Amino acid sequence: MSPGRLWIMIPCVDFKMKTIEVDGIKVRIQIWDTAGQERYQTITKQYYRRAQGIFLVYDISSERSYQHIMKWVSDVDEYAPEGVQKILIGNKADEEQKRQVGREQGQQLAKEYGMDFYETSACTNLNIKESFTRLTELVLQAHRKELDGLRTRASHELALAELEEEEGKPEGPANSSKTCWC
Ligand SMILES: Nc1nc2c(ncn2[C@@H]2O[C@H](COP(=O)(O)OP(=O)(O)OP(=O)(O)O)[C@@H](O)[C@H]2O)c(=O)[nH]1
Repeated sequence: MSPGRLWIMIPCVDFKMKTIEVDGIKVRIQIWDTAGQERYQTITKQYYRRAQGIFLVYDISSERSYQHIMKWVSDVDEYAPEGVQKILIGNKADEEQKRQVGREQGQQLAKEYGMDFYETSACTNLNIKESFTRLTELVLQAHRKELDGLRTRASHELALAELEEEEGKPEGPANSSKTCWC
């Protein structure tokens, strides 16, 4: 632990940062993995507020976790900002022999809520990169206007800085008749 820093450990929230490339743009994303248990709800709901994209994850080997998705969706609608992007995930796709939720059930639920859907596996890496890239794309699309505004402002500021640098340069002998070294 580095001195001078206060670390607050929150047992029900895991945090990671990752950089991924979408359409040639490097995007640094913050990932907050909140616990599913009921007893942590008061804390975990606080994290919905600043989310731009949310994965709603169930376990394909647990019908119960699939049934829970409806509750997650209503919580997200209540606590997350308007326009938050959502993707439905059926995880543990490697556990085919234990499957309790059909792929079509996942697709159907995602369709009802207007979400994209992926079956993933954290064990085999199935669709992990794809689903993260897709959610990032959706968030970027939703924030396109802001992003375009930022880009325009940045290029204006760059042009201005170049102009100021140009104007601030001491005039060389070639472009000044006042300079005399003799
Ligand atoms: N076979 C398989 N096991 C997985 C997969 N993803 C997670 N697990 C296992 O499932 C268990 C629970 O994983 P967690 O990541 O703690 O699940 P969680 O949903 O974050 O759990 P909570 O934080 O309690 O909500 C662990 O033993 C993992 O190793 C997967 O894709 N396939």
